[in-house]
Amino acid sequence: MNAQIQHLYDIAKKSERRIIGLMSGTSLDGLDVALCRISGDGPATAVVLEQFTTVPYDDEFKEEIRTIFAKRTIDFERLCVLNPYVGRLHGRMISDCLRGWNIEPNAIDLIASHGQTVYHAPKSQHRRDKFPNATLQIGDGDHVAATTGIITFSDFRQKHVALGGEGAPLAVYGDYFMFSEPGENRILLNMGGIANFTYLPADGDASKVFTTDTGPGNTLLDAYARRLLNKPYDEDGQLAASGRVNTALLEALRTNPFLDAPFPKTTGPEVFNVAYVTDAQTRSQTTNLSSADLMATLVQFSADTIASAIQRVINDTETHVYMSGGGAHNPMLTGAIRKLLPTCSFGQTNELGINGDAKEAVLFAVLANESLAGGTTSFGDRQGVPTVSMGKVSFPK
Ligand SMILES: Nc1ncnc2c1ncn2[C@@H]1O[C@H](COP(=O)(O)OP(=O)(O)OP(=O)(O)O)[C@@H](O)[C@H]1O
Ligand SMILES: CC(=O)N[C@H]1[C@@H]2OC[C@@H](O2)[C@@H](O)[C@@H]1O[C@H](C)C(=O)O
Repeated sequence: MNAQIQHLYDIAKKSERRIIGLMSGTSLDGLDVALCRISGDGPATAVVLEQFTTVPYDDEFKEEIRTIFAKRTIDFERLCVLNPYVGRLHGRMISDCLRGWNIEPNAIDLIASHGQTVYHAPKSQHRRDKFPNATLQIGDGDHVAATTGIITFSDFRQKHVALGGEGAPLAVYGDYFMFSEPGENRILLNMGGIANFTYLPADGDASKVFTTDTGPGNTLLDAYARRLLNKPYDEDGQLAASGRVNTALLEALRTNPFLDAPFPKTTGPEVFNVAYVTDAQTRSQTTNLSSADLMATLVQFSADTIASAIQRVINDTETHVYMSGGGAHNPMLTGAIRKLLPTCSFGQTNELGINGDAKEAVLFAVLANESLAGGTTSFGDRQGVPTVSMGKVSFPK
């Protein structure tokens, strides 16, 4: 037997594994690195988050990615060279983290690498009958494994697509395994560039567990913070707080087939971007809105789409919403959502033992753990939640 297969087999038999989960999201702020100690599998999964950090991307790298990110037309050579480059960069970032934490690479069992989404095209968006749902993440796992010397699972979304899903949201698996609580209806709401949520019913029935994207989280806010403030984001919603919501623009922003489509559904900055806002401004004759009013309206747009999607699922039943992702730090956004969901109580995933900024990176560690040591939990035949083992294996040599 190949010694590396034997090594993987030995890891699979362990009662506890140390897995580094990685997430690099649509906000392009940096690489989230979560070192997890995981035991069990499925609903018996137990996670201790030993270390967490976000390694920031420098401006040059962000600009490189932006030249190909969520764009229909790109320089193909740049995509080709960025694929290994991102893998090596992420590998080096992990090695630096391990040095900083004083942990030897051989003390880590696995890396679970999401990579960088560069294009997301579910069928509802590309509308080409003969093609399936599609999504593309770069940062090849072989390069992560070779750079770190650690076995790496990567490219998790393709299996989800192969079994009929849209490749996202995958959060449902980790949310159900880690955060289901008998007796409490829960919504796990993550507000990154794009917002999504998982519904966990009080009776713990996996076949009722539900997940969907809702539309923009911070992606439009960040795009306009870069344009209007020359900053990566509107810190604590300060600019938005000084403006007033423009109802004509809000109405125009709400007019989009994605927002009316049934659940589950997914989207990305391919749809919700500056061109989307510019078009809505033209249609609503609000092109000369002040920066503050524009930002206030965009915050309300995110809040409205998030709250109305949650309302469609919970239907005014008492529900506890646990927020995570960068948007949970924006008081304008969270305040607007709270107002729109009067039957909900609100908290942060931190209260459930997992730092909300780390949640998505932890998710990929849980998915790798499941592929190696679990993979048996059935979610029934609900669309969007196939029962799967996800990720491809890369050995260091
Ligand atoms: N103090 C703050 N005030 C306002 N916004 C904030 C604050 N802190 C973080 N954010 C927002 O959170 C964003 C980062 O969020 P996060 O890291 O969850 O996104 P992501 O993981 O890249 O996205 P996705 O989940 O869509 O892939 C920032 O770009 C910013 O918009
Ligand atoms: C294609 C893709 O990368 N989608 C991301 C993105 O960021 C948030 C939202 O859109 C979500 O659907 C997904 O990520 C999380 C981790 C998920 O799959 O649950």
